This record gives sequence, C-alpha cells and structure tokens, in this order.
Amino acid sequence: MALPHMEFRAFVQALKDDGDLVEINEECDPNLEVSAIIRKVVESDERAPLFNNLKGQNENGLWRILGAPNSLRSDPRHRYGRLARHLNLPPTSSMKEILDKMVSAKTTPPIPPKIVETGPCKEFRLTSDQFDLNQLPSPTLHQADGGKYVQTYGMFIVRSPDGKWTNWSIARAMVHDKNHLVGLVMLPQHIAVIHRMWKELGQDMPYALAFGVPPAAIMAASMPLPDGLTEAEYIGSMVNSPLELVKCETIDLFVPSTSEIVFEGTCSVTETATEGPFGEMHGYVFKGDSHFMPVYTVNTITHRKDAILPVCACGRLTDETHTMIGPLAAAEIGYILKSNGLPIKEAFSPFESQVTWVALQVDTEKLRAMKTSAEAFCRQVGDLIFRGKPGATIHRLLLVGDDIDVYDFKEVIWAFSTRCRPVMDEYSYEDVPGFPLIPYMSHGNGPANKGGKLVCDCLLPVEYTTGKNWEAADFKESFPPELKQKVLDRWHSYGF
Ligand SMILES: O=C(O)/C=C/c1c(F)c(F)c(F)c(F)c1F
Repeated sequence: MALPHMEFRAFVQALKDDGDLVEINEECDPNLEVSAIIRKVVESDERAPLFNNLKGQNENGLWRILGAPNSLRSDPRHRYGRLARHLNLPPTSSMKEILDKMVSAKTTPPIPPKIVETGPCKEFRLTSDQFDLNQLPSPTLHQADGGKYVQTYGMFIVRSPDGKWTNWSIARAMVHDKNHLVGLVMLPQHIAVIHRMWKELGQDMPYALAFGVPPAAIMAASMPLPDGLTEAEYIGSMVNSPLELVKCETIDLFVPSTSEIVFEGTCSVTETATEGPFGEMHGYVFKGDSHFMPVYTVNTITHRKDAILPVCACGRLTDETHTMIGPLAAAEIGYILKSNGLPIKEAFSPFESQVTWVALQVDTEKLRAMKTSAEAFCRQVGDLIFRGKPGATIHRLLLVGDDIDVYDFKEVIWAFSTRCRPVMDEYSYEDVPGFPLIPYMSHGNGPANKGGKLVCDCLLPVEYTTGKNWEAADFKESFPPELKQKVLDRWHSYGF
C-alpha cells in the first residue's frame, strides 16, 4: 500500500492505526443521520467516523462515507494529527510545521505528474443508465439544505480551453437529478475563471470530480495558489515524488489513479439550476437562500470496490472549512507579504474568528528600520492582500508584535483588545471584493460582494519607533528567571 499522503485508502488505514477512526457497521441513513454524527464528531474533536453500511449502497459497495476527514483531534499533543497525516508529517506536528510544508513547494522545482495506464479508480465503471445519484447514498447534511450535497471534499479537475492551465479545487455541489449535479461556481475561485473561458467559446466545460484523492492533493487544492499554476506539479514537488495520474474514460482530463470515485462529464455554460441553501463554513443555513448555478452532467462514474466518499459536514467549528481554508489562505498571505519584503514572521487564521481574520506577526525590529508610519504600513499590507485572491475570504488583517503567538487566540485577542484603538487604529477597505458567504455580507446592511474589510493595527506606536516599553503583567514577564525556576521546581512541594 502507498504512503498515507499519496493514497486515500492508505490514509484511512493510517487513521485506524492512530486510533483516530470509528468504524460504524450498523446501517446508517445518508439522509441527515450520517451528517448528525459527523457534526457531533467535529464539534467535539472526536475520532473520524467511517460509515461502512449505508442505505442505498450498490452491489459493489458504492459508496461508504468517511466523515471529518481533516478535522481536529482532542489530544492537544496530536491536535493537528489528521492534517499531518495528509502531508506525511508526524502527527505531533504544529500548525506552523504543517503550513510551512504547504508553502515549501513555492521554492522547490515542480515535479510533473506521471501518467499511468490504469489504476484502482478504474476497478468499476458505470455509464449514465447504470446509476442514479438519488439512489446512491448522497448525503443530506443539514435539514434546511436545498439538496443532497454529495460534493464537499472531492476535487474538481478543470482545464483552460488552450490546455495550458489545469486547476484542482474544492467547490461544493449537490444532486440535481439522477445524472446531474448543480454546483457553486463563484469568482474569484479559479473554477469560475476557467468556466468563463469555456463560456466565451460557447462550449460546455469538461470536468472530472475525484473523491478520495491523495490527501496531499486535496490540501493543495484548498490553497489559494496563483493563477495558472498547475496543482499536480506543485504537489509533486511538495511531497518530492510525482503524482500518478490516469486518463478519464470519456474526456481528455487526468485524475489521480488511486481516487476512490471519479465522476466525469461536462459543466454547462448555459444551463443553470437552483443551488442551495447550504449550511456553510460560517455556520448558518439561510432558508430560501438559493441561487442559479451551473448544471454538471455526470456521464460516467468509475470507482474502487467499496469506495469511500469523504464528506465535510461544514458549519460551526471545527471542520475542514476551518482547518484548511483559513490556515491555507493565511499561509499564502504570509508568503506574499514576505515575498514583497514586508517584515512578517508568521500568519494564521484563528478558528475563533470563523476563519474570517488573519493575524500577522510582525518583526518589529525590521519594522523600526523601515522608519514608516502606522498608516503607510497598514495600507501597504491591506493593498497587497485585499486586492488579491488569497485575501478573498478574509475580512480582518490583525498586525501584532513579536511577543504575540498568532497560533494562540488568547494572545491574539489580548493584543487586539488592548493595543488596537477602535476606528483610529483601523484602516478600512470598502472598494475591494468582499466574501459574500459571510452573513454580515450576504444578509447584512451593505453590498454582499464589496468592501467590509479592515486592517487592524495591534502594534502600539512605540513598536514603530523605539520598541516595546512594557512588561506583561504575567508569570512569564513579571518575575526574574531564577525566581520563576524556583517556583516551577517547588510547585508540587508548595502543595499544587
Ligand atoms: O460553501 C461553503 O461553505 C464555502 C464555499 C467557499 C469557500 F469555502 C471558499 F474558500 C471560497 F473561496 C469560496 F469562494 C467559497 F464559495
């Protein structure tokens, strides 16, 4: 068996070996029961549920469901263990080590994928008269959803008409009828950019939708990489080995050969249908909140025996839309700022902000050398991020000093609450694209697609000029080292 980061089934085995999997063999109903269990799991950082026995499974075991594929573990020593297993990192890895790994491929040569003749994803093949997406165990994830969201953790593969740019990404889609999906295709997502290219040509867009792809691939597919970059070679260089791809049956696209399930077909550039409402990443389902979105025809399904459909039952903390989208956007944002020579050390998106904020740790010694003003620096950061794709889902950028660990929200919210004077230390952006899925945008008082963003300066004025002139009134900073050591050594003998 391949390594867990390179084959989904090996990944599931790795979770089992880690004691991070609960196999449920009693029959479960994909209509809400499966998602209710997944929701309870992700709200308590429980082990990932593997549903082996689902109502509607066909004679070849199509399909099982793995819930919470990339959510959190309750043991703080392994908090990000499931993310680490996606990348062949030790389960004790920190979020910083995980994000550094994701960014590492930006500075290493791309490794092109290897094309193979066939693979496990070709074990069974169904033509459109041989399956009904409403009979297969497509899950209903929230009772107010507009349909069965079969696609929440699969990977769309689409290519520009000139064949130069292949994009891999996660974008949600629900069952429309026995052979059709309807999916969210929304700018600035690259799938929408490429869909427009086909629309201009007047040709439907060929697509593949691969479920249960190599875990390293699905992580990269969630990262807001630059336009035109082909994920396959980025991942190859990230894991330092070529991804194995196999040609689709009916279209000229390639999919990871070990994928659990592959849908193949075309996405209409003319036909739309109502999509949504959906329990989204910020934790709300707004009744009646549906929009016209493109219709995908599913011409062919190929799959492994007893194939596993990974499912993200998204909503309130903490599921894959929080552990992946926010932190990966933060990693990209940090990389862009550093590449532009700004003194940024770390970037993270706090889960407690429902991943709508990114906290940026500033190297204040380098900041002082810039002899810049707070306004100039904040505007430099905001202009670079809020006008680009990586900042699309982020509505607050918090600039914090060297003493603040951006991976620890208690630190971030202390700096924000005590060092950033509301209004005066905040720099607004009303003329940039907004993220219309955030409720104060979609159901708020202003335009849904524009503005509502801030750079919040949580650096006190002295940090721009002469440096930190305070000591934190806490155990760490308000006592001499030898006294701290004495207290720590005697802690139990005192009686604690
Ligand atoms: O359906 C959801 O809950 C989230 C959809 C979503 C997303 F997660 C993103 F990261 C995006 F950038 C985006 F444009 C989206 F529409």
